[in-house]
Amino acid sequence: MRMLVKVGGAVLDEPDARSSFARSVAQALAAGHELVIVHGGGRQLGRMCADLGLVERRWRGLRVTDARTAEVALAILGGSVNRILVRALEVAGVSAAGLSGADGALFDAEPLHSDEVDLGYVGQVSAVNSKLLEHLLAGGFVPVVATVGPHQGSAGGDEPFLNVNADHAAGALARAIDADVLLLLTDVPALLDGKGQRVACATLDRLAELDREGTIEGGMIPKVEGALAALTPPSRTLVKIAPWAGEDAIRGALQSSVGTVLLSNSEVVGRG
Ligand SMILES: Nc1ncnc2c1ncn2[C@@H]1O[C@H](COP(=O)(O)OP(=O)(O)O)[C@@H](O)[C@H]1O
Ligand SMILES: CC(=O)N[C@@H](CCC(=O)OP(=O)(O)O)C(=O)O
Repeated sequence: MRMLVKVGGAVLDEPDARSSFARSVAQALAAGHELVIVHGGGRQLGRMCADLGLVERRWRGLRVTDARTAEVALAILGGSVNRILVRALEVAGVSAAGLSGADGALFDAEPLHSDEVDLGYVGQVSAVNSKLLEHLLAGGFVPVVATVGPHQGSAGGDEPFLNVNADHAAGALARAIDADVLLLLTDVPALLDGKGQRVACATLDRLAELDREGTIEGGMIPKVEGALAALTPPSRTLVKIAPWAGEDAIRGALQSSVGTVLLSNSEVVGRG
């Protein structure tokens, strides 16, 4: 099975959790799955920005990114967070290769606009070229993707890289590589409804309903938006929002009893 696994910065910030994640990847490979990893790093980026005196501002879960923050995002997400994760994977016996949007022209980004705030250098994936990913997968490497991407409109290549939310990028990449499963590992047991109960399974309609009710907030917003990008028909990808659960995270998430399964309506009709 071809799987895209997105892991957030909070998990990667703890050395023990990072090693457990790396072992869960090794376990999934041993079970015969093909994996692409997309990582976040919001916590690490936030820490560095605070050290530099840059004030954090969020809009619907997205970091408002000025030019200086975009520079720091490139260094932290594309640099330290990515390399440290690749190293942890290698230690766990996984051959891994770190990439940003620029590597092999993996993805271009375009500025994401909001009517309410100027998001600055926040991007969304505008084009994917999966050639290098496919080469790496065929060669037995796990691609590890940092979600900083070249600005599509930058003719001379000298505009700052755009800061793409990792959940958004995971959705776009899952679609581009036609993943069987998009796994969004996070720090909550699942998508929760207005009463704090786990939503075991949701269709696009149910997601729209939860959104209208204002149940989806903060960091869950880009996750659901990333899921929608992967699910919008025609798509055969199954999306699962599942809890970070140590070494068993990936195996556990593939079992239907944890997390939230998200399906496009047509799939539900197909299964009915
Ligand atoms: N309806 C919801 N269900 C679950 N979590 C939600 C919901 N609405 C908002 N959240 C928040 O979203 C957070 C997950 O987003 P985030 O912390 O950015 O995750 P990650 O670091 O894995 O990308 C949860 O910790 C929770 O506080
Ligand atoms: C635009 C935007 O919000 N970018 C994110 C990119 C990192 C990320 O998504 O990290 P987590 O998955 O750990 O939250 C940020 O700057 O925090």
